Amino acid sequence: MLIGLTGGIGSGKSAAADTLGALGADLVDADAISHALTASGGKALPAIRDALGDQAIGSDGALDRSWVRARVFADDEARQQLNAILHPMIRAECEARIAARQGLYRVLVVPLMVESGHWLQALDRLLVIDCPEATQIARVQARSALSAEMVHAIMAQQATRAQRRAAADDVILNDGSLEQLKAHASALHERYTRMATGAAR
Ligand SMILES: CC(C)(COP(=O)(O)OP(=O)(O)OC[C@H]1O[C@@H](n2cnc3c(N)ncnc32)[C@H](O)[C@@H]1O)[C@@H](O)C(=O)NCCC(=O)NCCS
Ligand SMILES: Nc1ncnc2c1ncn2[C@@H]1O[C@H](COP(=O)(O)OP(=O)(O)OP(=O)(O)O)[C@@H](O)[C@H]1O
Repeated sequence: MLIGLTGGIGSGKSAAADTLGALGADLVDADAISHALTASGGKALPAIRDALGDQAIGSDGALDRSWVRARVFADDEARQQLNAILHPMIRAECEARIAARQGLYRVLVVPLMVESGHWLQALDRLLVIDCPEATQIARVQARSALSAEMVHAIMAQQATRAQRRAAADDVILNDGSLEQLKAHASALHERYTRMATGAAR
């Protein structure tokens, strides 16, 4: 059984996925794959350098995430170029990892799942982590040095809460404490485990 997990920036996808993973779900995380592809020596770096220029690569040989972020969220063409390089590589790696997992159920964490539509047909269920936009902005700012304007610019390139909720089979409204999020995710784990066991019979 394959569960898609998505949500806007800072909504709590990783926190929800970590809970499901700790309880035994097999996780495949597109953001982590994207980071590996753009770490020093990463497979995507030559094409990104060709498209965006030498400044896209920092002195440590990895993607200069801050420079690239500022560039691509201010310039549609640059963002489309970056997406066109990274998204097919991320998808191929996700597919390979999903195929290699043998667990009772797998969870594929993809931030832009509703936006791209790419995975939706392959999923048994879509779980959306939802939270008010002001909370998304506050959480992202609390964990990074991004300006509120930058978080707005990123959110402007993402689906709305309503669009995500309309595509969802399950929704966790993550507007309370981390403990509440974990409790909600644990309840869903029980449900997914029952569904996966039933599907296997
Ligand atoms: C622009 C980059 C360099 C900024 O790096 P940074 O370390 O600040 O962010 P990180 O990669 O951890 O992503 C954080 C969040 O930003 C949002 N986001 C990232 N890229 C995009 C995008 N192209 N469009 C819309 N939202 C995006 C997502 O919510 C994501 O979870 C980086 O996000 C990137 O390479 N993006 C292109 C690949 C991509 O689409 N990744 C997200 C889906 S796997
Ligand atoms: N209910 C909550 N209460 C307090 N803090 C939270 C809650 N949910 C998430 N956080 C915190 O908010 C930040 C964003 O959460 P998380 O990284 O799980 O979101 P994400 O959707 O994976 O973000 P991104 O799209 O940026 O990768 C983290 O620092 C996390 O610990």
